Amino acid sequence: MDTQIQSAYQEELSKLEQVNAIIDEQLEILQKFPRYHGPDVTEQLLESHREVTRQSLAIATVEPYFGRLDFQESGTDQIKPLYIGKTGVQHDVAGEPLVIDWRAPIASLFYSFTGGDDLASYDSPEGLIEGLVYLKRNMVIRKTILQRVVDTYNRASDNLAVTDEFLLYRLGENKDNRLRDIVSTIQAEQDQIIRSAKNTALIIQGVAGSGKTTVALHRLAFLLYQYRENIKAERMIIFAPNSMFLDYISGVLPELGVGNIQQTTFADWALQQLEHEVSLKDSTDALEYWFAVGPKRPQIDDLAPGRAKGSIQFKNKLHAYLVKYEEQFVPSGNYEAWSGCVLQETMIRDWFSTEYKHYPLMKRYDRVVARIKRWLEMQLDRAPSANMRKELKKSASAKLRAYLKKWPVHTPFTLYKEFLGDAATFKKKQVDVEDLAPLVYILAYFNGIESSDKFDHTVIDEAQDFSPFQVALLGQYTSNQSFTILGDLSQGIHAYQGIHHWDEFRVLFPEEQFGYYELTRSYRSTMEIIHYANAILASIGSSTTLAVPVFRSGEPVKVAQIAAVDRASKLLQIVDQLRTRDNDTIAFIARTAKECLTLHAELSKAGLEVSLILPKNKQYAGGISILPIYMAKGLEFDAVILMNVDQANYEQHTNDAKLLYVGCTRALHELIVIHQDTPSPLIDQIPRELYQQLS
Ligand SMILES: Nc1ncnc2c1ncn2[C@@H]1O[C@H](COP(=O)(O)OP(=O)(O)OP(=O)(O)O)[C@@H](O)[C@H]1O
Repeated sequence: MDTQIQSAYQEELSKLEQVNAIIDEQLEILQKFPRYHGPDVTEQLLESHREVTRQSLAIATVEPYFGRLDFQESGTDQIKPLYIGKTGVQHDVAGEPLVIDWRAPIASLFYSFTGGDDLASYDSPEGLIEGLVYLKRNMVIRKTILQRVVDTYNRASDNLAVTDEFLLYRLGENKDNRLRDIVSTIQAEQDQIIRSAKNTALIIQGVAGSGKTTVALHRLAFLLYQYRENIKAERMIIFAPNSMFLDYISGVLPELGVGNIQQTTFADWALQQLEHEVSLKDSTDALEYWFAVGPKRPQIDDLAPGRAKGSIQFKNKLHAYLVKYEEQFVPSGNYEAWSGCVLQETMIRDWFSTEYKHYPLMKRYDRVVARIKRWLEMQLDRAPSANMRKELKKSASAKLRAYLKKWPVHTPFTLYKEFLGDAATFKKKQVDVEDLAPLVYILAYFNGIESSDKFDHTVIDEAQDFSPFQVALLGQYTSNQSFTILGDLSQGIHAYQGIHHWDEFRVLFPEEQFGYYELTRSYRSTMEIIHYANAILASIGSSTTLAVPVFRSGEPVKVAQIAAVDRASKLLQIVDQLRTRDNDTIAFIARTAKECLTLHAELSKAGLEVSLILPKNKQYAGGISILPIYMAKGLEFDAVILMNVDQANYEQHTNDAKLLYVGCTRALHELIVIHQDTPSPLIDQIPRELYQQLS
């Protein structure tokens, strides 16, 4: 260790001891403080404040901070060392913050500063603050032990360039079965997104591994910090493609000290709104249908049900139908309670269309019926005798029942069926996923959406697979267009339902409340893997921006032909080699679920402990997995073995290229591509220098 590094390490070591001692002391005092459960509101508030501090300190005891920035604000002569951590810690005595929360305005300097002599600045509530950065230091602290100190900028030294050394160190680490927070290495382009104002709909187009999911989760943590008076975690929601993906990302928010955010899939959310009036057809069948190969390959165009029913044209058609339905809602004819006692249709219509106009349809209906009943009571009160009243009431009630029967009675499902007419082919109220947005739309039209039911912020992950109708619907359920919508068109493998261009969503939002960002740097995979994956996209003349890898080099991509006979033993050898190079999570990715089942049987028989991941799975356990490519989206593994990359499986076809691209970019450190017979043309044309052929 050279002396400069050594003295930096010593300096930080003693600082850490100091900070740890203060945190321990504060936590001990708070832990001893009796919990308040009584009725006094002020005491309750104080207790909830203490609880928040307790939780923050508990996070800080493990890793109090990860960075230090020495900053001299212009106009002052003091260079202040600022320590930045996952949560802020106040110094009880000095009144100065001991550790600054990474979300605080001043902490943004740590992320936005990219070196150089010039003044740095950040936005504070008081306006723009400028000054000079003297030192930017990254630290790794694990369980209160200082493990690593890396200076990425030091004004006093000759080398003024900020290097990626610390980032590369982080990226080179192995992954377990959970996505992690990135607070210590958020990059400037990611930070800009994370700190975007609340009331904007952000669309983030990011190449595979650019940190979209991670950034969206950090944005939630930022919004909760920045707008803590106005928004609540319980009223924020994340939509993700499947339950297993939700399980995979479930660690990040607690690591950031954020709990209680709703996390769901669009289908689960919609079914819950509909109070399970309908159920969903088994998605396994649909997925196998859309991802079938050979003669069973489906025709995918704008007439595919997902595209058609997900379009804004379809929504407009449904809307027009609902408007008409509402116009014709009041039945023709008067209500005659008894001979000569008539409530005119015009009066009923007037109540419905004018007086209760501001209510949603079903509430108007309820109000009008209540009004008719009140009218009837008033008429009955005029009856000359109690007996007469009783008589009249009997017949009036029967007539009222008959009259009310003339009013339409529909649930969202029954009306939707009528709307579709002959095109409705539902068995046992089982619907496809593309029917859910129209059904919830009808429900919202019927009942309206209470403002208390609206989300403060909505995140849509893998949004390229959402339809414009789904996003427009969620727009109705989200206050102030506060959205983070993220995805990658190059990974749009569900072409039968997803979008082809972000403009399909853009038009749904007012221009002034809309923001579009592109992330092109890929942090997940090594350069070798990214170059190989990019070559697949290039072969189909993809117009999307290709991923730029960070400069992290690893093993070459390997391609091997393995015949069906003796396949298991060869694959076992590959797994062994991968393990000797410290790859912990390894995935076999195949094209269809059927292939996965066969492979699982073969490998299990050969003694390999391997878990099969199919659409119904809710958890991802790590270790060695086998999964179809469409389930692999959003996940990552230390090493990926792409199976059966044969001509028959992956043709020279945009959708197949996207599938392969998704498969390749799941790998962090190593990628092995296997074919049985003739290789897919998509990999066959890749320049030889981009991979190594295994014999
Ligand atoms: N600034 C960063 N510092 C360290 N690691 C990062 C950074 N940004 C992203 N990563 C890592 O890169 C990987 C990919 O991140 P993430 O899954 O969020 O990307 P994504 O864009 O959603 O990917 P995909 O579209 O392929 O699903 C993760 O392992 C994440 O921790």
